[in-house]
Amino acid sequence: VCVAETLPECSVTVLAEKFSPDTTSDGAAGILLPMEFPDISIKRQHEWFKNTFDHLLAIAFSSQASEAGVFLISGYQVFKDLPSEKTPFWADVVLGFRYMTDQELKRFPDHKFGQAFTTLKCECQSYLPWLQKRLLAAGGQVLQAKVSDLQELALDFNAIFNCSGLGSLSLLPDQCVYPVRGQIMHLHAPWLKHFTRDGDGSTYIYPGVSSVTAGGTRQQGDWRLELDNQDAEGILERCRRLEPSLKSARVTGHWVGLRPARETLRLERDELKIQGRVVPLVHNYGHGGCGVSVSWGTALNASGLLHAALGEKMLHARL
Ligand SMILES: Cc1cc2nc3c(=O)[nH]c(=O)nc-3n(C[C@H](O)[C@H](O)[C@H](O)COP(=O)(O)OP(=O)(O)OC[C@H]3O[C@@H](n4cnc5c(N)ncnc54)[C@H](O)[C@@H]3O)c2cc1C
Ligand SMILES: O=C([O-])CC(=O)C(=O)O
Repeated sequence: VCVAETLPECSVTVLAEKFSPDTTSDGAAGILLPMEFPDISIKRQHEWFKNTFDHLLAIAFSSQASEAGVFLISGYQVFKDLPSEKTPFWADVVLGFRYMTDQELKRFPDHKFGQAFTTLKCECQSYLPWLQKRLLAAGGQVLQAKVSDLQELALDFNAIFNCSGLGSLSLLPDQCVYPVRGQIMHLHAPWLKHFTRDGDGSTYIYPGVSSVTAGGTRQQGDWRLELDNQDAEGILERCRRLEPSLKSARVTGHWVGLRPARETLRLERDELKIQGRVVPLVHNYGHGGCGVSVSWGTALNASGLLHAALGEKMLHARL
């Protein structure tokens, strides 16, 4: 969508083995909260998050908000131990960031420190079909297929974006890519409006449009997509400790997804050479546990890289 809208001279085909509702993104809690990637400047990560937040905030404030599944949500992130940085790099992007007061912290006896802020929730089961409509409206098309050879693909296209997430492990192949298994459950608890997240990333409660997402697990290198009952019990127990009112919440579903993790996110220009042609290839994968949070920002960055590559190509053609 980003390419189709920002580089209208390009005709865009989205080629994927799986589409919504069968992707990892579909099951994500969809909270906008970035993690920190090593070896990437904070300035660049701040820009990715800010561009995503501002883009989605405009959607949340528009008449499209309900169909797109994007809305504001306020809540707490609480810490058992003082974090190394009490004010994270994204504090000025979310709305109304502040430290929790002693009065607010009182209900979390295991926690010493907390942050209160308003962020966005982007429910991908609504957002992805809405994005697909936006793509078609911008003249793009979608095609269901598994790509096994980028070189072969380059025969049919003038430029390629590789956004294959965990698929890059076999497609490139990139051995730095690995799964981080995440299990969550959906609860019926319509009285909850505020989110709560443990700063260690182990436990979170995110109220949504039709259910509350309760998580989670972060199992590195674990490829199991089956539900693990022990994990489910652990999630419920930890969430109830944070939010005792969940004792009376009904469990309405479970979901397991594999975060496409990497030592660090890969967003860079590459190229393929085929039959005397140079085909720009832009990698944009390895978003781990924050692919929704930096989705639009990384897409804008990737589109910019393609724009630069096409500009250089035109210059060469003229010389
Ligand atoms: C439990 C859980 C909770 C999460 N919560 C959040 C959250 O609250 N906020 C947040 O920001 N992030 C969250 N995430 C992380 C987020 O889901 C991921 O970062 C994001 O989904 C990654 O998006 P992606 O497009 O890179 O990968 P995917 O959604 O996995 O999409 C990859 C696409 O590439 C296609 N593909 C791969 N290989 C090939 C191939 N060879 N040929 C053709 N197509 C191919 C796939 O079919 C798919 O369409 C969560 C993840 C989990 C598991
Ligand atoms: O950690 C969170 O708050 C939600 C999330 O992004 C994940 O589970 O990957």
